[in-house]
Amino acid sequence: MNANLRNKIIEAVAEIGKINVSMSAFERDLTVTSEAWLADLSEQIKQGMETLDARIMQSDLSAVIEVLIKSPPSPGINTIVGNALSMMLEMERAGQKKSPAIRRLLGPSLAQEAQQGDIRFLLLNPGTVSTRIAVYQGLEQVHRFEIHLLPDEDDSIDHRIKAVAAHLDRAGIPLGSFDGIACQGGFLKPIPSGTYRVVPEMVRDLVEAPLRSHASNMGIPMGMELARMAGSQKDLLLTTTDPFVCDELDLVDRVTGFVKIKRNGAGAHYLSHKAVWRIVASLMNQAPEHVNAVTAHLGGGTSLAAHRRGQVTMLIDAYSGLPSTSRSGAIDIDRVVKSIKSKELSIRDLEQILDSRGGLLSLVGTNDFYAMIGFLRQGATPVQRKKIELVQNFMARKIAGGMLKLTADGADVRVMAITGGLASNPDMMHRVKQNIAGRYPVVVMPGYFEHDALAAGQIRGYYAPESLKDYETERDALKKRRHDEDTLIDTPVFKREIRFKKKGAPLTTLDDIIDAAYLTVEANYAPTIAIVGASNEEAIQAAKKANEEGQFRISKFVLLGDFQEISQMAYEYDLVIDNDNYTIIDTETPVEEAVSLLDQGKVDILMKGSIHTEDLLRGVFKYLKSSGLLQKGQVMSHTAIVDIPTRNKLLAFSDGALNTYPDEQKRMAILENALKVVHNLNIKVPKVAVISAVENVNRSVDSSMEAERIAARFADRDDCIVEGPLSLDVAMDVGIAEEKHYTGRIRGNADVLILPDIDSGNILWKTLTTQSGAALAGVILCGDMPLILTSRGDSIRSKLASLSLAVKFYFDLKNQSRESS
Ligand SMILES: Nc1ncnc2c1ncn2[C@@H]1O[C@H](COP(=O)(O)OP(=O)(O)O)[C@@H](O)[C@H]1O
Ligand SMILES: CCCC(=O)OP(=O)(O)O
Repeated sequence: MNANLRNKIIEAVAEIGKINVSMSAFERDLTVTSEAWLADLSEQIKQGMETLDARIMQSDLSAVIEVLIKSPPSPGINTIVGNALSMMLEMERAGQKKSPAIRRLLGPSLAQEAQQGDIRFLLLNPGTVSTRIAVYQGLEQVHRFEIHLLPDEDDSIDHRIKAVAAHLDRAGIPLGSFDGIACQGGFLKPIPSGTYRVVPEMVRDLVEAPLRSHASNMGIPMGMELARMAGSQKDLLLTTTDPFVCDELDLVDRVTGFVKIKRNGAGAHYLSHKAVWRIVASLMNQAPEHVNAVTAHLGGGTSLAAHRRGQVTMLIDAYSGLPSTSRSGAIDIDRVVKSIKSKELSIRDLEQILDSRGGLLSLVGTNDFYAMIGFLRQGATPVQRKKIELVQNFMARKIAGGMLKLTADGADVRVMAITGGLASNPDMMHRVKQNIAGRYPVVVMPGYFEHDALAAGQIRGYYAPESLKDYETERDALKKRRHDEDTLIDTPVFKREIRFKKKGAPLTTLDDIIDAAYLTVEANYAPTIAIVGASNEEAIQAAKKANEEGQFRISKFVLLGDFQEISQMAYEYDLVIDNDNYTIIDTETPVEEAVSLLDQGKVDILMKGSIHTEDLLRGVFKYLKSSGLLQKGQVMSHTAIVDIPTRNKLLAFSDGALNTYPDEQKRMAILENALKVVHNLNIKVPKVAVISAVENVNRSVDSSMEAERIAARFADRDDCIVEGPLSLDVAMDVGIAEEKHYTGRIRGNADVLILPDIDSGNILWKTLTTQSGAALAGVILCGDMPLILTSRGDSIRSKLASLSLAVKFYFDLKNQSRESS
């Protein structure tokens, strides 16, 4: 490097170093002095405003803020700005001027108009155990009351309306004296933020299909009814502002790591977030739209919002976000899945933990933060103190972490603000601020601004009705926008996701079977399946899925039966008869036609459609017999493969569909068929449990004796482990097998269950699919030939998996016989 240039750089770096050292010394001094000044101010506020020249102090604070927010941000400056803004707000709230927050929300000219005018309105805010009401005259709250429900009182909208009407009557406030009602909005359909005129469509959305159940859903119906009760005297203006369902998220924040789950903005305390952001911007003397901010609402529920260019573009919602007083917030999902699988948790437990039994309640046994602090001061043992300390640090770190996460878009965030009940606790706020470490100014705004915001919305609507938004228009426009975004998120990039498994690795889910069939078809050719009696909606749906838009092909299809009926059904299900992927053959004798096509090699596999199972099996049986394809001792049987959510591998069982009360000989043939199917799933030495009611041979239980004999007949085989008798729990549950001291090799880990008869097989089938969320694929083996049979109750995924199972089986057998010849 040129020596001159190098020296210049060294000199410049030394200068910067000097500036940094003097800046940080200056900043340290400034921070210490300003903290002393703010502490002094705070003390004076506590002692009463009369000892303080509020006007002078406020203008000093404003001047400090104005200079510092223009300075290059640094931890010291950020700390001072945050503290000074908090102090300014505290002074205003303690000052003589009425309703400072409403004034800031309305802006000076509208606030003045309202102060001089005579608007009088009611505010309604229904909560879980009470209805909070307030009466405003101009800007001022002239009456407020919380109407509590008694513990055994019925909680209905009607009841609450009567209670409000009775209270107003007692207080001598006639309904007819109001110009309007400001209602808490509740879980309407998603809409952009703003103040809306209340319309009947809102009641429909709240009552017919609310996004969530929440006490606030009663606000609008209550307001409408109270307005109707007052209606004979005058028309009231009904408004709602920034309900929990405002949705302004940017597209990036809508995406999750799983394509089917998309986020939206619903589920946060928007009334609070928007109000706090506007108030802070106004304290900074800036237009809110120019102030990028992060706000935290820390009340009973907790939510965090990122404000960018006037919209909440990123969000941590109240349900799957941070831990709060009684909600767990997001928990590591793999731990949750493990807990569900190990039965430590049920889905219902999880719902409760997410909604009402998690968070502080789960960690310390109360959802009252205040009570926890009280207990810390008196009553807690040293170890309990340590635990409470830990929980406080945990909550503080989560809150700060969440707030910092909402700066991850790289925007120029000017300020952070914290509000809600928890913001009233200085120690907690100190902990949160320590974690934020001066990266941003943090304004603490204890208590709630929701009523101020609802009131400001009503006042604005009254004096500037053109500012009121139309619910249906905004709702429908947002729905359309979200739909277009969803289409983008859903756009396929690779034609279909294929998870390549190592060759020969066991298939452990139904999706593995579908993928394996696809790969087999790619490596060979698309086989042709004949649907016998194709005017059948299950079969048509499965056929459509197996050749989805020509993107993911498992098979071609020949549809046998009445042309008219099949084409009608194909039309209904958008199945295009292109005479390549799908061809119709018009026939009155579909079974004979199918068998003939099979014989001529024009189709490869048969699938049952609308004809009776016995008719198809009879025809196939006759054909296989006459063509020598069914050897002596071979039987037709059904093998089901189930994907059970709580298991980490597939389970096969037989026969729950075809053989009613098979004798011992037949059951051994059934077992052989099941073995063929599971070997085809790359399970090299499957563990086969011959099921009975007991795991020991019992002379009064026939199936136990038969199971012992069957197991003995397979004892020498090295391609399977067959044991019997086994009860279902010993075959399926490792813990129970241990508990019952079962000494065999299966011990709760069976791959195949051979059931005594069709009743037990079918009961197992229906129990698994209806009660455990299991999905099932099935195949009938006729000798070595697979036959597809799906049932009406099967899901589309099940149908596709059944079809895939048969196709994979077909090719594997074909390739095996080619290799051996
Ligand atoms: N001054 C305070 N100090 C500590 N905790 C408080 C204080 N005020 C409220 N809290 C706590 O904040 C949490 C939220 O309470 P609250 O604001 O009443 O809930 P909600 O949002 O349901 O109205 C509660 O756990 C409460 O104990
Ligand atoms: C979307 C917020 C719903 C909620 O958390 O309400 P609370 O704070 O009233 O529990």
